[in-house]
Amino acid sequence: METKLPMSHERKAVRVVARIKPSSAYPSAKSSAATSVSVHKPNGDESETVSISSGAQFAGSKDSYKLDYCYEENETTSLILTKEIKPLISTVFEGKDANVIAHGARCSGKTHLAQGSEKEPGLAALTMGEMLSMAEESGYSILASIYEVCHETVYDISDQEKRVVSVLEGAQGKIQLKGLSKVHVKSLSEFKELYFGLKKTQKLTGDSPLRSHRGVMIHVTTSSNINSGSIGRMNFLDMAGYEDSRKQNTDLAPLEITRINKSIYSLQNVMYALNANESHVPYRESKLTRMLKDCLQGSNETLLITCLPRELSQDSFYMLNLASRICLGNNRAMANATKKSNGPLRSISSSYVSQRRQTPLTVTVYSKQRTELRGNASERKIKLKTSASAIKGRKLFGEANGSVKSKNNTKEMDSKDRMAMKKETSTSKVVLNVEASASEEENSVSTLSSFNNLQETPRKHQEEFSEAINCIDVITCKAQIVERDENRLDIEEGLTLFNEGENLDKENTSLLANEITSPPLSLRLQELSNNLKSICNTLNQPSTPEKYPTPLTKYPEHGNIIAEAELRTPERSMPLNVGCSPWKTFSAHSSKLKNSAVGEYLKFLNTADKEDLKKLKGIGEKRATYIVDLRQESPEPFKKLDDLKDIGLSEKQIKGLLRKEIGEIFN
Ligand SMILES: Nc1ncnc2c1ncn2[C@@H]1O[C@H](COP(=O)(O)OP(=O)(O)OP(=O)(O)O)[C@@H](O)[C@H]1O
Repeated sequence: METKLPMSHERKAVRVVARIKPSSAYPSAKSSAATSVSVHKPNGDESETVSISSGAQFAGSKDSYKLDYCYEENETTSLILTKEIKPLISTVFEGKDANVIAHGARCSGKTHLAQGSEKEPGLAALTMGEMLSMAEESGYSILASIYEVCHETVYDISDQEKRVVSVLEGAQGKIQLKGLSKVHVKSLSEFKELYFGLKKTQKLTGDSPLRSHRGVMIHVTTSSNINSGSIGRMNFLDMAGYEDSRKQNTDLAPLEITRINKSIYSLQNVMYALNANESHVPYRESKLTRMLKDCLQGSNETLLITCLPRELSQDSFYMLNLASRICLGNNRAMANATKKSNGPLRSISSSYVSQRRQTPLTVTVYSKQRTELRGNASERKIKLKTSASAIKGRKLFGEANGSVKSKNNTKEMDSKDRMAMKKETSTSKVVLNVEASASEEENSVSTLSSFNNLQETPRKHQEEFSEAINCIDVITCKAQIVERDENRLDIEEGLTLFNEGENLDKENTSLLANEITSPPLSLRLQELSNNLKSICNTLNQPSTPEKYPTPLTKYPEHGNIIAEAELRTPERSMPLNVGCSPWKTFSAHSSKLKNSAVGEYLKFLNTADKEDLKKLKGIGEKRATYIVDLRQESPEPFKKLDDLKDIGLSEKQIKGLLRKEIGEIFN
C-alpha cells in the first residue's frame, strides 16, 4: 500500500515523531485523563504536524508541543514501517544513508519499539525483513554491523569479544569505523539471532551494569563480500534512556547518568543543527555523533522517534520538549546567516562559525582577558548594537544555561572587568558599551521561560547541564560598539559572548567547519610564534608611541561597562617598551609569550575532546580518558602547570612535554 507522505517529510533532514507507550505497560500507573498525554491531529493520519499536550503540569510546561506526527498505542509498528521507514529504505537502495533513532526517558519503550514482542515484531526486524526482500529483488546483499556506545567508546558486539571500534576521520573527513565487523545476513531468522540473541544490557567494563546506546547498521552491498563497500546504509539506533541525575532510586551513579545524558544531548544538538540547516553541525561533541557523521550529514534523512509513556514523567516531558525544538528547528532556520538573528534557537556554535565566516564584524568577549573584534577592513565603520532578544540562547540546551546566567549577570560582568580589546585587521578606535541590565535580560529570556523553568530546581539543573553538555555560557547582553571614524555607518548585528574556555572549543568547531584539520592548539602556538618573530623584527625598527587597550571600566550606578581601546592587529597588540633596552624588551615579550603558550596549553587540556588531546605529545588514550573524566568532576581541572601532576606527570615530564609541543612549531 502506497502511503502519501506529508510534504514536510520530503524536505526535512530530521523528521521527529513520537511513539506512545501504552499505560498498561506500567502496571503501577493508573491511566487518568488528568495526567495522560493527549494528541491533537488536525487532519487525522494525514496531519503534517500534531500537538501533544499533557494533563500533568511540569515546571515551565507549555500547553502543547508540536511534532511531525505521533503514533499512539493503537497504531502498529507495521504502520510506522509503512509510513516512516519504507521511504527511508528506498533512499538507502538509491545510494543514501538513513537513520532511525529511538530516544526518550528511561523505560519509555525504546527497546520494545526496536525489538518488539512475541505478538508484534519490532521495527528493527520489520526493517530488516523489508530490506532483505528488496535486496533479493535487486540482486543486492545485506550485511549488518552491531555496535554499542558506552563511556565514549564504541564496541563491536556482533560477537562475544566486544572489540573496541576506532572512529577515524580519513581524507575529506570521511569516517572509518576500524574494527566494526560486518556479518552477511541471508535471512530474518539469522538477523534475529544476531541482534536479539544479545542481552540488552551487557557488562562491558567493571562490575556495575552500564547503560549504552545500541545500534545496528544495515549495509546494502553489491556482493556478500564483507569488504565490499556499501551502496547505502540504514542505521538503527536504540539510545540509552535519559534520566535526571539527581534521582535517588537509580542503579547508576550521578556521574554515569551525566555521561549518558551528555551523549544524548550531543545527538540532539546534531539533530537540531541539521533540521535548522545550521552551517555548523557539532558532530565532534561525542563519540556517537562522530561515528554517525557520514550517516547523518548531507542529504541523508533521519527519523527521530521520541518514545513517551502515556503518563508523562518529568524526564519524558523534558525529552518531548527537546524533540519539539528539534522538530521546529526547520521552521526557524536562518535564510541568511548574515542577517540579524530573529529566531531564538540558532545554535551558538553555528552562529559563531557563521559570524566568523560571513558577517562583516564579529565580536567575541573573552571573560577573563579580552574582547576580540574580528572585522573586515572594508566594513569597519560600524555601529553595532545587539538587542538581547537577538542573542537569546541559541543552542538547543544553551537556553537553560542562559536563563541562570542572566540572573547572575552582574557577577558575570564582574569577571569581564579585565577585558581588553584588540582588532586583528584594523587600527580604528572603538568604544564597546556592554549594558548588563538585569531587567532587560530577564525580558529577553522571558520568551524562553518554558524551557528555562523546565526543571523544578533550575539552578541545580543548570549546573548539571553546564557540566553534562558543555553548554555554552551565553551572556545575553546589550552591546553597542561604536567605531569612531569620519564615515559612520550603523549596522545592527548579533553579538555573541563566549567565555574564554569556550572560545577554544568554538575555534575547534569553526576550524572543522572550515575544513581545516590541523589541531587548534598548534595554530594558536603558531600564532604566538609568529608574534615572537614579529617582535624580533620590530626590535630593529624605530618604535612609535601607541595607545594600549585599557581595561573595561565599570560604572556600577548605571550597570554599564564601557571599554575604550585601540583596535589593532595581533602583531601590534604587544607594547614595545619605549626607552628599554632591546634585550629587556625582548625578555619581557618572551616571558609574556611563554605565559600565553602555557595558558593556551592549559586551555586546550581543559576543553579539547579526547581525540584532540591524544594529538598532544605524551598524552595517550589512558591519559586523555583520565583528563576527560577529571573534567566531568571539575569543569576546569588545569589552572596551572602543576595541576598536570594530577594526571601522573612529574615536573620534569611536564617541562619536557611543553618544550616538545612549543618547540615543534618552529620546525
Ligand atoms: N508498546 C508497548 N507495549 C507493551 N509494553 C511495552 C511497550 N513498550 C514498552 N513496554 C514495556 O515497558 C518496559 C520498558 O520498556 P523498554 O525496555 O523498551 O524501555 P527503554 O526505553 O528501552 O528502557 P531503557 O531506557 O532502560 O533502555 C518493558 O517492560 C517493556 O516490555
